[in-house]
Amino acid sequence: MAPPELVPTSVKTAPFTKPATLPRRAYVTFLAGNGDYVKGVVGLAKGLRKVKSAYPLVVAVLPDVPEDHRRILESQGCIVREIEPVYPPENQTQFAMAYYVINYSKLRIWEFVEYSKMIYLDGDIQVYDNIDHLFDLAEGNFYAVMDCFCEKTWSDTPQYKVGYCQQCPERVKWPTAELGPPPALYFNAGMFVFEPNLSTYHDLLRTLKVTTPTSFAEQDFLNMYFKNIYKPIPLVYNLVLAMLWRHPENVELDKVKVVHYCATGSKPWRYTGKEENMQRDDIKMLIKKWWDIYNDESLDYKKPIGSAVGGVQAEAVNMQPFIDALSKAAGRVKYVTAPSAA
Ligand SMILES: O=c1ccn([C@@H]2O[C@H](COP(=O)(O)OP(=O)(O)O[C@H]3O[C@H](CO)[C@H](O)[C@H](O)[C@H]3O)[C@@H](O)[C@H]2O)c(=O)[nH]1
Ligand SMILES: O[C@H]1[C@H](O)[C@@H](O)[C@H](O)[C@@H](O)[C@H]1O
Ligand SMILES: [Mn+2]
Repeated sequence: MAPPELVPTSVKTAPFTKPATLPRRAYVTFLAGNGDYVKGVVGLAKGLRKVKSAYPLVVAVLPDVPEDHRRILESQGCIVREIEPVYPPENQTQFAMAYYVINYSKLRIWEFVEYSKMIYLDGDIQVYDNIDHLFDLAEGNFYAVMDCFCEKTWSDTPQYKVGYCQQCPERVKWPTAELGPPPALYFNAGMFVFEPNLSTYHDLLRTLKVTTPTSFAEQDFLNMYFKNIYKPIPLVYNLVLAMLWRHPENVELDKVKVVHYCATGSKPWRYTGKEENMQRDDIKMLIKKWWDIYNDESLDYKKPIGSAVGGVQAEAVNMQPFIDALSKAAGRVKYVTAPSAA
């Protein structure tokens, strides 16, 4: 099924009237541990600045993110918000990657109700074009990009076993006779547009408690939970790298706005080029593009003068030179004191 056309709903404002408050919108990402994913988040903050996004980046951090990493993020203009971990029910499931278990904590972002709409982006995502218009999509839906089932990480699933992928449903048809109706459309949970909401948040956590974990952890869970309101958006909003070799006919690389470095060996800050497909020219080009942003000092956050944006206290201004100058002048100038009211 082709993804629907992206038609942002128009913002209806009367001529010459300004909205009383700014729309409560932000990007949000997730950070766990003291490892190197912090580099991904710094890269993302700089990427959003490069494309002149109008909205801040909130980083939902687990308690195990060290203080120095939080300071780095704040110095890059991020809003750091600590969240409590969320654990799935006990189970025997093997996740596709053992560390996926921490991703259930992502459910906490539904609690960020000071924002009416947010765009979630994984830390291994980079934004190469402005996507602020996605905030204007109609309310009441869950927007994300359809995933691909062709990589080995999917080898335990019926889709992979029969060779079926929703990206090319005609290539190998879903065997309805043996397996019943084809699976519902399935999104990659590295990028999605959602609306924080406390009743949804509590319901998500309640539902999780009675849901058996499966190999793609919270990604499977979110797919199940939001299946009735899921609306696919074009893959330019989350290019899962495997699409480049699995479905090249679906990709127009020069139109891609958001790249998700999720294929094995493709995290730019860990790239060695040794894993399968990592010597492709398009991959090497995308790795270089990520590093160009990460290393670009002109994209470092510059605090607006006199403000405390990004959770960072504005540095105290050194008043001593003014005090010194005033005391010198006081020796020469006569004070004009205000007449007493008495
Ligand atoms: O040590 C870690 C590991 C992960 N993360 C955070 O968790 C996110 C998800 O991890 P990966 O990006 O490595 O995972 P994948 O992209 O391979 O995984 C996909 O499947 C996962 C299933 O749990 C999630 O849904 C994830 O969002 C989706 O893109 C990272 O981007 C990062 O934001 C950390 O902060 N530290
Ligand atoms: O969560 C996974 C992960 O990102 C894998 O690297 C990729 O093969 C997927 O398709 C995705 O769903
Ligand atoms: Mn990812």
